[in-house]
Amino acid sequence: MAFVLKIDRVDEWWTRLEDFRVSEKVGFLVENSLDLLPEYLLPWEQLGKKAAKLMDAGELKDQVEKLPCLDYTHLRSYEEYCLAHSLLSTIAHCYVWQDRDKGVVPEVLPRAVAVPWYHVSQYLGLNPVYCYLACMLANWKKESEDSCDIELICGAPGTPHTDWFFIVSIQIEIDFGKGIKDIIKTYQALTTGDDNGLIEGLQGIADTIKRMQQTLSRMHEKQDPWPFYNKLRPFFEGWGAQSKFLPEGLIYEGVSDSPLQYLGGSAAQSSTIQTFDAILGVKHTAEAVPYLRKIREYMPAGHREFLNAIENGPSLRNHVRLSRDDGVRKAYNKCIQALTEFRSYHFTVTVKYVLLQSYKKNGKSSNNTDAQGAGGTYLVSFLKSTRDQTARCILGDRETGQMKWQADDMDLEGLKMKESSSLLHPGTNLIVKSKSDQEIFKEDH
Ligand code: HEM
Repeated sequence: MAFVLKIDRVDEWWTRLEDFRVSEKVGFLVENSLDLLPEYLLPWEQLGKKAAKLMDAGELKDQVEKLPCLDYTHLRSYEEYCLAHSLLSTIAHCYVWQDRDKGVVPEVLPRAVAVPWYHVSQYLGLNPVYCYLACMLANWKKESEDSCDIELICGAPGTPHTDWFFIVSIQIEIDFGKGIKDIIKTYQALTTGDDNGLIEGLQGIADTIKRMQQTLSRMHEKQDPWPFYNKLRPFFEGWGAQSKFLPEGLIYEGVSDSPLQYLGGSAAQSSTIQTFDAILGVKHTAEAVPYLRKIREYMPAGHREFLNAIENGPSLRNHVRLSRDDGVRKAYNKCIQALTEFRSYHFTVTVKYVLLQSYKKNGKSSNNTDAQGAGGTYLVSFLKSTRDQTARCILGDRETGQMKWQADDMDLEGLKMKESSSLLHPGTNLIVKSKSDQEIFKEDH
């Protein structure tokens, strides 16, 4: 049984959010996430919750070998499927990567994990691999609705030194959720021709993106780059052509006799930023689009359909272009500015947590695949291109045709991004200014 959308008409998608599994309170997060499975499936729950610690102690593989083959149809609700996905994904990745440092990586995933993981993933419309739903969307709980403390259900390797990455990412999803009402307001106003409502909605969207960036900046408070890069990132890795250890893929025993290939987990699989792209009509380059499309296969089916529905619904950008109201254009441009700035800031975070760590560990070698990003993207050129394509969406003045940033946003100075941020190592200027990673590496040698 797979997750089936109840929706047949998507013209007014903003009136049907729950059909897409989008919550008006917490956005793409699983609203009533669970941390308990039905008693019959207790072995998954017990092993999943301690898998990271067992992996660190080198004891997880033995436990997996002893795991009974359980029937996934005992799962009763969407929320239980999400929790099961999170637990089985954690168990599977800990199993595959436990002895990676010794160069020992299994080519076959045992049936007791492979079969239910595959079916649970099918139900959710996901690939059976550790993805953003497993680590973030379904992996959180709060004491109460008002509580600020986010707890993780399933810790990952490096816990507690890597937990902050999850907490910040989940908080960014919560920030997005708080802005859902403005997205609804924007589209209601768009379809009723209410320009004042449209300006208010767009202002709310811009504020949401700024709030998300503010939260992203908190990554530096408690997330040390070393455990992020050396413990978490290897654990996120998938299998297939981009993999050093499993280039052929992984055999899922009881599912397929030939190896299956999947990308690893990445916060790029968050639907939040692609939602803003779809709403604002941001178009990416021919080089970036295949990856951005591909990672939709790693989003739950409802969220993927949600992005399709926005893209096939009324065009906000066309409406703004034709609008005679300068306030509408200004409000739209503020959203573009905020999204450009988010991407610009995210880029500096990536330099600190990935590129510089990679250089420390491997040197600036041209074979440095770590600098490619989790999905094998050429990290620098890719992230620069998504940012630059966003910046290009600024709409010019109707009268003069001139493009300009809003004067009241003093933190954004023209198209100059904060590339000189103190987060950047002096040597990274070269990286930032270059056209592609490969060119940088060639120049360096
Ligand atoms: C330590 C924190 C982070 C690091 C080191 C990081 C790193 C990266 C890297 C290397 C990529 C390239 C593509 C890939 O590897 O999949 C990427 C893409 C991306 N990341 Fe992050 N990321 C971080 C946090 C986040 C968070 C919290 C979000 C939440 C929204 C996010 C959203 C994205 C998006 C949407 C992309 C796709 C590119 C785009 O649309 O501009 N990242 N990130």
